[in-house]
Amino acid sequence: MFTLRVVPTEEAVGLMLAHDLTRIVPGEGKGPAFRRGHVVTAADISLLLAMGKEHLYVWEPLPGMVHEEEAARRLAAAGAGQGLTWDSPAEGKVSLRAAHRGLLRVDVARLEAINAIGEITIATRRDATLVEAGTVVAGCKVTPLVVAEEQIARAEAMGPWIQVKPLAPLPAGLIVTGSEVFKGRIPDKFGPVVEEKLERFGCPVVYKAYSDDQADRTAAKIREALAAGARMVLCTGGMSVDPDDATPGAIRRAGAQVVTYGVPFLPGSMFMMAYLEGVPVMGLPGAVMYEKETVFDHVLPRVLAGEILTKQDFVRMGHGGLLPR
Ligand SMILES: Nc1nc2c(c(=O)[nH]1)N[C@H]1C(S)=C(S)[C@@H](COP(=O)(O)OP(=O)(O)OC[C@H]3O[C@@H](n4cnc5c(N)ncnc54)[C@H](O)[C@@H]3O)O[C@H]1N2
Ligand code: MOO
Repeated sequence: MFTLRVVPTEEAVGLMLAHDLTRIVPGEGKGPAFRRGHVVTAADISLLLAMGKEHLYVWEPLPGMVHEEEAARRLAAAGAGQGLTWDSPAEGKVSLRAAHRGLLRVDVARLEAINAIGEITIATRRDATLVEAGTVVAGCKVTPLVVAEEQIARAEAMGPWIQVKPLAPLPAGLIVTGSEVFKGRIPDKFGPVVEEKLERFGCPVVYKAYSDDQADRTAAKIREALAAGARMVLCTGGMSVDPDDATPGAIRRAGAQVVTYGVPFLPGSMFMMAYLEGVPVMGLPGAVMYEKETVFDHVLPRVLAGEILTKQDFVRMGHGGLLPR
């Protein structure tokens, strides 16, 4: 599978050392500066020359074959869209990392097509999730020590299959509904939860209002939020089936186009997504106040990544949409 070859050191970048190379510095020490199997990089050349190595024995895969490290590197480089960096190979694997906080998007169909090629294995984090800077989001590997170059070329030809989209904060409008809060019977516990989540994403609240369970009043406040410069409107409560649950009707009455009312996701299934003059308007059910993580935490990063969500996006959330408790 490999052949032994002598190459000038300056031409050895990317090739694999066939044996350990010893460095001796009087008074300092003696030991292997490079190990068998090390793939020579451009940064190694000056040290190799200083060690007196003008020629090297390298192992080279037979024509048409690629070493596991080179294969993993090529898979990572070809697969990475925007917002990614990659590590040096370790144990034959190359990890892709988020270059910044953002929304991870995986082209699942492409990923599956590549993993079906044969000896390529790529594992990723879940599509459409929030990732922090530096998070490992994918690992690329091939199974044998040397793999047919044709398999790698096929994967490369499919193009990028992963990206981390940057998030841009949006000025938000917040409308807290419910007669119990509007009439001062209980303190508002929902508004602060949403404000805290928005703050984490750097979204200023440019409009905040309370409404009772009158759809007309809530609808008017949604329009006021837009007029005040909100580029995302969040309405809390009143999302389920009681006679006083008027928020979905209010969002419609404001003139918004409803993408979905109800999402196959728990908690938060009574969520509504709508757009009014291009501005996302969301109806947040009671669970968003109560539960640590809900559908809202999965929709907000997508909105801030600039995605316009469709019914199909919500339909896809069912698989994996039951959060562990
Ligand atoms: N028979 C059914 N029961 C329930 C359904 C259903 O479809 N059929 N849906 C369930 C789901 S899912 C949720 S979530 C909850 C609540 O949904 P709502 O969005 O309608 O919540 P509300 O009725 O407005 O309030 C519920 C509860 O929370 C208190 N609340 C609401 N807003 C505030 C606030 N700003 N500050 C403090 N407390 C607030 C409110 O007083 C109620 O006690 O319904 C399930 N049930
Ligand atoms: O809409 Mo409820 O739990 O499914 O939040």
